[in-house]
Amino acid sequence: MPPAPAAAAPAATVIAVEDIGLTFPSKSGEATVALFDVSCRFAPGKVTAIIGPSGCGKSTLLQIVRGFLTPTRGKLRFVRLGAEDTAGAPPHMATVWQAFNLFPWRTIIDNVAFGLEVAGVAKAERLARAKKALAAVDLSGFEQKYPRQLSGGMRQRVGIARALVMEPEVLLLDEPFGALDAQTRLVLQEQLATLVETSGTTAILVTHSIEEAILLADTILVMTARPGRIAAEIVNDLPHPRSMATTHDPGFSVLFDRIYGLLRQEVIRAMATEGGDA
Ligand SMILES: Nc1ncnc2c1ncn2[C@@H]1O[C@H](COP(=O)(O)OP(=O)(O)OP(=O)(O)O)[C@@H](O)[C@H]1O
Repeated sequence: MPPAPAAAAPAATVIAVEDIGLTFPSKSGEATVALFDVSCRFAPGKVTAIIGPSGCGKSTLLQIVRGFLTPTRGKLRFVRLGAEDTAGAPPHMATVWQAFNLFPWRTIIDNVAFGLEVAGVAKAERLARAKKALAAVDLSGFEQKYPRQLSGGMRQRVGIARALVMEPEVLLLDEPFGALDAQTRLVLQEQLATLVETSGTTAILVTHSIEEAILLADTILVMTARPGRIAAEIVNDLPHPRSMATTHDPGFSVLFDRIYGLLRQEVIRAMATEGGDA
């Protein structure tokens, strides 16, 4: 993929998650403690991956950061970096979901331009920006097609373009490639690695894939089984640009083994809990 259309303005907001807990109430049966005492920081201009067993609260954490869920305890703070760090407003965010969620009746360019339309951007400008965003994900020439005419991988690239067109300071990616076949996923992981590297956007990626986390992230947060806590924060210093060739770097295996070691015990714990619930 060529570089992102318009590199986001230098992101300078740290997202600080402080002792956050979230319990989902239940009318019948037990409430679900999804997150417990979670503290972490998402650094500007960096990619942070969140990895953990199924049901450990990864998406819940992402939705708290996005402002869609309110924690039952703890605080979410946005710290503007400057001469003196100050509390700031939430940065501008956009999300790429696992489900493509495209409007089937709209052309690809109109799907990408939708958010700009809602924001009241004039037609000529929104179409120009959508065209650029589509070029950034290698989909020039597909502007007038409809979602049904595109493969799954292409539709997910439309999903990424739809987020990029908003020029977010922070890009949230919730299992963006979870619904794709293994080969398409590999190619898109590599392309997304290039895209985030060249755009300098802050990104938070929820994933089940250790490989994807290492390929894309500067920091990897490994979560425990539910109730989710941060088991480890791992700094990934592998050189950029990263591609599938990075998987042959000896440092890759070291990181992979460390993350897998942490995850394995948590996945076993999660499976035992699920078994107990059944
Ligand atoms: N709206 C809700 N109401 C009640 N419980 C919920 C709700 N949303 C999530 N949960 C529960 O909270 C826990 C954490 O869910 P969450 O989706 O954040 O986990 P996850 O780590 O993203 O899972 P997965 O990897 O399977 O997508 C799970 O036990 C889930 O069933």
